[in-house]
Parts: sequence; C-alpha cells; structure tokens
Amino acid sequence: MLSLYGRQLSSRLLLGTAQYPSPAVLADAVRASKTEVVTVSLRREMAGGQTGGQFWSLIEQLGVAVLPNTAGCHSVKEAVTTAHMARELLDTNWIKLEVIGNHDTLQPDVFGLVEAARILSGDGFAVFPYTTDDLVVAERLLEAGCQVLMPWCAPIGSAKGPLNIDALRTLRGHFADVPLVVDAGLGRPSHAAAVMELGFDAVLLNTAVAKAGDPVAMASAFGKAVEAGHEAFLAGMLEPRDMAVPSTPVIGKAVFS
Ligand SMILES: CC(=O)[C@@H](O)[C@H](O)COP(=O)(O)O
Repeated sequence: MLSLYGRQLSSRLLLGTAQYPSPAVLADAVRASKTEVVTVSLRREMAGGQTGGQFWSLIEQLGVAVLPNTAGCHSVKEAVTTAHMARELLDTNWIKLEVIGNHDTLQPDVFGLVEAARILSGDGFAVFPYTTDDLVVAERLLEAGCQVLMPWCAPIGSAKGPLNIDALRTLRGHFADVPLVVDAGLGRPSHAAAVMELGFDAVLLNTAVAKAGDPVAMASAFGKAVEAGHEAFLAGMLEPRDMAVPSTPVIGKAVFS
C-alpha cells in the first residue's frame, strides 16, 4: 500500500482531470486507470472550467480523493491564497503546490515553492510540492514541512519522459523513507514503468492520457505500467552486465556428431 500523508492507497497512479474530450471520457478514464486520487486545478474549475458546475458532482460520483492544485499560480501569494480557497471549498488540507517560474518551460520557481511550502505547512496543509529533480531543493522542501515530494521528469505537457534518470535515481537513493511521486512530463506507459522500476512510490500524469487517441485505453495502459514497474522493483531486477552470460547450461547439452 502507498501511504500519502496517512492515507492508504492501493493504486500508485494519480491522474489529472484537465483537457479530456468530454466529462464522460474523463470519468471512464479515471475508472479505467483504477486511480484513487485525482488532481484538480482550482483556478480553472472555479472559473467554470471545461464542464462548468457539473464537474464537481462528476468528481464526487467517482468516489476518488481530490488533490486540489495551484496550477497557473506564478507567485507565492497567489499559490497560498489558492490553497486556502481549496481547503475551504473542498474540505481537504491536501494541496498540490505549483509555483510556476517560467512561462515557456512551466518549470517550478523553486525559491517561491519552498517559501509557499513553509507557509502552507505552518498553516496545517499537507503539501505535495511540484518540484524539479534538484537534491538541495528537495532537502529544503522537507525542512519546510513537506512529507511528500513530487519531482518532475520533464516539463509539464512535454511527454518527453524521464530526461535525467541519474538525478531521479539520486533523489530516490537519498530519500529512502520519503514518498516520492514523479509528476509531469510522462508521455508513455513505458516512461511510467521506468520511473517505478527506479523505486518511485507513484506517478502523477495528465496530458498523456487526456490527449491520447483513446484516453480510456491509455488510462488503463498507464495503470498497468505503474503496477508492473512497481512489481519489478520489488522483485529485484538484474543489473546490466558487460559480458555475455549463457542462459542455457552447457552441461547435459546434446552432442551431435
Ligand atoms: C494536472 C497537473 O497537475 C499537471 O500540472 C501535472 O503536473 C501533470 O503533467 P503532465 O500533463 O505532463 O502529465
């Protein structure tokens, strides 16, 4: 079981709710993925979003936990205010904290992120910070009160997959006891399996499912890939070797003359 801020989850896939072709497809994708947590942009959905007021009843019907996010916030003040609104409206102290630092890359402003994380942790929030794969920033976020980290593997919506496997491996090695969720930039189920094979606890993704030719089938594929990657990690994988090693024993081989 995955434990995030004391909540036990069977699924290690967290799914975004934006950009689906229709509310019905979103609902079917959530079910097919078997996720138990969806993230919702408070700013977008409060502004009417893609589905208007019906969106919230749809999410309620799905029976999944809601992780509100501060997507679209570019300053500490905006992010903190949005988090407080989310807590009041959705009755949860969970917040996926995004403080965007650059319009083109949508990469986090890690300085603002640490500041906002400190404020919100002090205010009693369970903060899920969307961060880079930088080790020192990760340390600062933990010092600020975060108990979960969400490093990116590539820029949001890029579908590039893990750009810096070594940095992700370093994070995993360094923070053996901290739940680490890879967030953003995944494009294919094999990307999800690859980071889960490194020992990450979960992945969060949106675009690769919502924008797939068949979002429901893709949600199902990602769900399976996450599970396969985790199972492989637990099973203990063979390290790559330089030399060939025969997989068929020589002793007892039939002799043809
Ligand atoms: C929905 C959400 O929170 C995104 O900001 C998240 O980071 C996912 O990124 P992808 O869309 O690249 O999967």
